[in-house]
Amino acid sequence: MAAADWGGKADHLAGERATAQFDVDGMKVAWAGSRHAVEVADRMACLVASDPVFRKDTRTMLSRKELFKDTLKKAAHAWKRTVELHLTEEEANLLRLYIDQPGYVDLHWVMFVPAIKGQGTEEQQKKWLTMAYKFQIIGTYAQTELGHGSNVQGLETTATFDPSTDEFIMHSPTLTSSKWWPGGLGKTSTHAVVYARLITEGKDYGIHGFIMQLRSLDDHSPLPGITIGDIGGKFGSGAYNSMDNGVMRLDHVRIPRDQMLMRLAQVTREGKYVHSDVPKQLLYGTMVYVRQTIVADASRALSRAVCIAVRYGAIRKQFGSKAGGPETQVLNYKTQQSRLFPFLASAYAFRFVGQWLKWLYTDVTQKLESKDFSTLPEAHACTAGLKSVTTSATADAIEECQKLCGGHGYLNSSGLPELFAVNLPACTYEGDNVVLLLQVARFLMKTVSQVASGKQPVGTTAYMGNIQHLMQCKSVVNTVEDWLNPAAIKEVFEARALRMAVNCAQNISKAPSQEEGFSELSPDLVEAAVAHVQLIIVTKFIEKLQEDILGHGVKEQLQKLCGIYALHLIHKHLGDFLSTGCVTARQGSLANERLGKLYAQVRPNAVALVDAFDYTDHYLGSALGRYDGDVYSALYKEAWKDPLNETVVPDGYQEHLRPLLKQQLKLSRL
Ligand SMILES: CC/C=C\C/C=C\C/C=C\C/C=C/C(=O)SCCNC(=O)CCNC(=O)[C@H](O)C(C)(C)COP(=O)(O)OP(=O)(O)OC[C@H]1O[C@@H](n2cnc3c(N)ncnc32)[C@H](O)[C@@H]1OP(=O)(O)O
Ligand SMILES: Cc1cc2nc3c(=O)[nH]c(=O)nc-3n(C[C@H](O)[C@H](O)[C@H](O)COP(=O)(O)OP(=O)(O)OC[C@H]3O[C@@H](n4cnc5c(N)ncnc54)[C@H](O)[C@@H]3O)c2cc1C
Repeated sequence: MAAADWGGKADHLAGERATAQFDVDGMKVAWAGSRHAVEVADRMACLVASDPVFRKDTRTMLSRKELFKDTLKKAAHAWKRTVELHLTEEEANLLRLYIDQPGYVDLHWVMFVPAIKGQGTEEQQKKWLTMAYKFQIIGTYAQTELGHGSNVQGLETTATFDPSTDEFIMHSPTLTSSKWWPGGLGKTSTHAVVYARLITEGKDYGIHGFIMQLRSLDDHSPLPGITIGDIGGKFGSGAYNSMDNGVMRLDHVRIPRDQMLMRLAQVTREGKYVHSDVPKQLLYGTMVYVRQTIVADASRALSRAVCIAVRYGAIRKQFGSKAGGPETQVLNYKTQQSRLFPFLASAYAFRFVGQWLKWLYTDVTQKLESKDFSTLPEAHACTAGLKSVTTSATADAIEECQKLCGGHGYLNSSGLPELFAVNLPACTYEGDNVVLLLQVARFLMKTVSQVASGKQPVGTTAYMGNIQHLMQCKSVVNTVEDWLNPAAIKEVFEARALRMAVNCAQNISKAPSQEEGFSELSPDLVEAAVAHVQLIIVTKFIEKLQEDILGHGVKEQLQKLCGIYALHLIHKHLGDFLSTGCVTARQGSLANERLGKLYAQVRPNAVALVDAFDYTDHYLGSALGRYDGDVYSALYKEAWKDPLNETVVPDGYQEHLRPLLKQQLKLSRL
């Protein structure tokens, strides 16, 4: 599909594509998940790429106001096309994704609608979702406040029930209780699910969700008692500045009682608080849902950066042979490969674990519907942990890809600065990554203590049940080739994760209290959580390889990438593996040697492996990552689009530059 977008011009990367040892089309299917997924993604990507309204090549040059208006235009046009073309939900989601411009619609579909679905009664869903699905109302998710984000139980906004009028009074009692950050709140949303402390009969029942109308549906002005605005410019040009993240203060705003989301708990007409027989953590269900989708976002963002860096690395040449021969493609430098190929492998690893997590989430949701809540803690730990590890790795990798592209990677036209700026906050939103890893650690400590009392763990912690073996085993690896064995790889990851968790548990037990121990050991706990999550990713990659994978050479390439993913982690975290006695220094060296061989094997396939992501030039948005590799023409062309180049002599010359030059000239003549 990218070839269609490319229109048959010279392919500067043809030589690279000719060396591929696998069927790229088959790899596209493995990446996308199915033939159907490839086809629908292609159609939607091309629809966006061919529509002039969705152009984004000058986005980083727009002022905030222009960018915001452009986002409104794109969102309205996308909705028009969705209706005109009768797009399915799957198609409409992909259309939004390929438009590639964060905006209020993201919050509407990804958080507002799911919050009502998860926490609203059937009646509430019928009323509000009917309007939301038709865009008669636009919603956001207003949880975070100026004073508290991570600590949800510390939120200060109040919802006080007034039985005399059968209403809740929504109020921001302090400056720090101002809602702060919700996307789309600043200028667009007409409604929000607002999280507030429920107070009835004089008692504070903690945080609950309420549907509030914020703006008039006639003229969009804020309703009485509501002060609302945008929180200001954010990191980078273009990027997340298309989103109107907002601030809101409420001054005793009244809403009907039936606008409290009442699936998990209710307030009766008389003001009695009644809690359903479901765990109170279901209030956090929307966050679990979104964290799961963020893992897929991370793999996509990472794969875009890698695609740009690999294609550019194959075009960019520096230095030649001593005899004055042709210059070397920078991708051939071993240092480039050792920095870049682990990201290529990680993109695939995150993609597959994201597909698995989607399955897990669906499975847990079905269980919840039949009142089986047993898998909720694991779903929370998996979504929190994977969201954290994949977004942190992705943000770091995008930054490194900029460096891998040298100076040109620093240009907006490389696409990398904006990609970085848009994806960096994923380390913070939907839960700060360290805070989320501490949640995983808490889950692990509980599991270790259950294992100690003889309970058999299940799911992603099942390996902990093999404690006798994993606490004392020694890796069987004796040669470089032994590191090709998935069982050997899995064993060392399991042993490392378990030993780190058990070490933490033992050290916590020596502290005066569990709480003090947890706090004191929190840096170690975070590392133990990372080890557990990396084990999940490695395991899911290995399991993927056991599936039927069609296409010549596809499985073989994935085996190499799986090896790179696992072995680069052993190399990077060798301290963990050595200190827990899972591998010896010699085995660590063998892993590194194996890694070098795998990089060499991947090199001829590198461009084809990023082609398999199937991104249009429009979506990639990069002069360096173009499908045809015509990098220098593209950079040259992009430069002239800059507003500074609208005039040959710059604005300000007469006012500032000319007097300065003249003055200096005069002085030099004295
Ligand atoms: C480019 C864009 C494209 C697409 C759009 C994608 C996304 C949209 C982009 C941005 C939107 C961003 C939106 C937001 O950021 S919304 C705000 C999100 N806020 C957070 O995530 C806050 C993070 N904090 C928390 O989640 C919790 O409060 C925290 C877990 C940290 C607090 O835990 P704590 O233990 O202190 O408190 P309790 O609340 O008492 O928990 C006790 C108990 O409950 C368990 N628990 C916690 N969370 C969950 C959960 N989600 N599910 C299930 N169980 C949960 C916790 O482990 C404890 O269990 P136990 O140990 O058994 O007692
Ligand atoms: C781009 C963007 C979009 C957002 N969109 C929304 C939205 O639509 N709706 C919404 O409600 N919110 C939104 N948010 C808010 C977001 O959810 C919060 O910023 C996030 O949950 C982190 O909370 P915080 O900002 O309070 O960070 P803090 O909790 O103040 O974190 C500050 C530092 O303290 C550390 N820390 C905090 N607690 C602990 C602890 N217990 N142990 C160790 N370290 C700790 C953190 O690791 C971090 O380094 C958005 C944020 C961003 C950046």
